[in-house]
Amino acid sequence: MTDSGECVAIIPAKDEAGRIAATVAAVSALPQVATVIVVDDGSADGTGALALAAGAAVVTHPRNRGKAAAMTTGADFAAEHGWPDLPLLYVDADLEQSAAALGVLADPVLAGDADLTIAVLPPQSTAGGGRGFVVRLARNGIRELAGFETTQPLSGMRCLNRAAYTAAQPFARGWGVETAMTVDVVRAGLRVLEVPADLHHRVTGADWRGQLHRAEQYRDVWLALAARRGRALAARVRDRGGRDTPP
Ligand SMILES: O=c1ccn([C@@H]2O[C@H](COP(=O)(O)OP(=O)(O)O[C@H]3O[C@H](CO)[C@@H](O)[C@H](O)[C@H]3O)[C@@H](O)[C@H]2O)c(=O)[nH]1
Ligand SMILES: O=C(O)[C@H](O)COP(=O)(O)O
Repeated sequence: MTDSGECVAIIPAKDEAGRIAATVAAVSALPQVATVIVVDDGSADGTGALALAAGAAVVTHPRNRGKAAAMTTGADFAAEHGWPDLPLLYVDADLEQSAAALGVLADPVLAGDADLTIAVLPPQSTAGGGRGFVVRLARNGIRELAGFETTQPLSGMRCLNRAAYTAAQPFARGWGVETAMTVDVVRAGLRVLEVPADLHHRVTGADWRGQLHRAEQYRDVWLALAARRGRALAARVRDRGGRDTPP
């Protein structure tokens, strides 16, 4: 760990033994990063030990709890270990050396020009196996609920200050976390910025595992949006009740 930077990097990781060391090394070398926390989300392949050997602080979920829970665990750990106020830089574990490009996400937040930045990735070297169903669901939902246009609504590489983090609490579960975070932060009146970043990750394929993964993503994004539609409706009803109540 180093202590010279200005944000805390949090890497949720499930069975990332092949990639975690390179990702931790690249993130640790970023001048904007004060410390790197890996949340081992119930891995069975030694991910946690490899992250520790690579110099990260490691928190472990004894059982798998999903990406959103790992993100919350990382933020809680940062707050409890001396970094309650620093912006958080969320990083997927599979970026390897390309994580060196993440500084562009931290800079606008550290400069006070954005409350939440979201990485927009270039075309990846391997073609993905999806048809855009999950991406469209998330993009349309964010537009409907927050009036905000996104290029890559599912992108998990994000930097956010503590005001944006608070606005996004509690995180939506599982794979709904990014979509819900964008909606919640925009609706709180905070500034969200998509930033191109030269990142390369493991692309989800077209085999049955990939399609099962997409089905889970679709379910979680749908549930996150449904919960926010419910909240928006309740707020409208409350507002109307307030207006109709005589002084
Ligand atoms: O139960 C899990 C599953 C995954 N991860 C980690 O979460 C990150 C993202 O997982 P990955 O399988 O690489 O996700 P993708 O299929 O690439 O999902 C895309 O879409 C997701 C939202 O659906 C975002 O969270 C991702 O950042 C984005 O890359 C990785 O570090 C994983 O190790 C966990 O911590 N817990
Ligand atoms: O591969 C992807 O980009 C995600 O798994 C989302 O899949 P989609 O193509 O169904 O939106």
